[in-house]
Amino acid sequence: MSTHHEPDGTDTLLAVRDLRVSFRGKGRRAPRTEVLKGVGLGIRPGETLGLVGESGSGKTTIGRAVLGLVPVDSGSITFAGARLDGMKRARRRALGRDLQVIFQDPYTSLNPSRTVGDTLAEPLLAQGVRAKEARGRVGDFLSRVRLPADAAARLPREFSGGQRQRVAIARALALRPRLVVCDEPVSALDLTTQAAVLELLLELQEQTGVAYLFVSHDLSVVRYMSHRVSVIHHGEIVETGPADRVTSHPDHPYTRTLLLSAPVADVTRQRQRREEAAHARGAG
Ligand SMILES: Nc1ncnc2c1ncn2[C@@H]1O[C@H](COP(=O)(O)OP(=O)(O)OP(=O)(O)O)[C@@H](O)[C@H]1O
Repeated sequence: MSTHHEPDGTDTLLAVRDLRVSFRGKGRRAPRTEVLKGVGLGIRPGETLGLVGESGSGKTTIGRAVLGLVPVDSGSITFAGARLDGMKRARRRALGRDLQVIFQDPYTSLNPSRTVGDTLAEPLLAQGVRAKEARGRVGDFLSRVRLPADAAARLPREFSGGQRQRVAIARALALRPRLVVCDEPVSALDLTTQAAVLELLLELQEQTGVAYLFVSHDLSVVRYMSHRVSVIHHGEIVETGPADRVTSHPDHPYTRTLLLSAPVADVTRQRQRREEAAHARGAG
């Protein structure tokens, strides 16, 4: 299987083609701004596609468009062979079990007045799972995301940010989805907690074969998590390829800039990078 081309045909789980999205500016006469300018990407079953780009480049908008949360101007979004764009709400809800999301902020993504157990059981009950079985499955999810069994009886405010994100992950994976949009899932967490949550996502992918659209501004996180990486710049995908290649030998000048501006833990390496960046600017 070649990883150098966009997935196409039967082994594609998600195919986004020539996607255009624009937003109206503030004020009645304000012109519309095109935020996605013909974006294309594809994800195979079980694969992680990393989507990286600087703030405001349109990463979140792609995820939101896939989830049906923003209207699209043109282009197509096909998931498991069905066109999602323009799909009626009820049909989309039926598909919802196959397509889930983990947001950046674990403090706002959980209902503060519901126990963790209720939050996790809700999608199961909505799918017709019986209460007793739902309780059993909630206990199973909690142990898989390494939360104690008594977590079910507690409210979100009784947990740390990292623990809340584990709850959000358990909720997203409860219905055994085929694709999870992970929108900056670890950006709000400290470094140690980030590493543990990333490991958990990888482990769950190995166990379940779920695919991820992994959105992040952090190149090192994206490299670690992804099979392939797409780089977005001002609403356009400028480069897509295997994660190792794109993050070590990028083709596009913008990816090289992104790479040189990414902070690294090693200060010597960081200084070297800064010098390389200055040199590149001087040469360009
Ligand atoms: N609902 C909206 N209404 C108007 N403008 C929007 C809306 N959502 C996003 N935008 C604009 O679209 C552009 C892309 O935003 P988006 O959130 O997709 O970027 P991003 O790459 O995810 O950035 P960040 O890393 O900062 O989250 C930004 O200029 C943003 O202001």
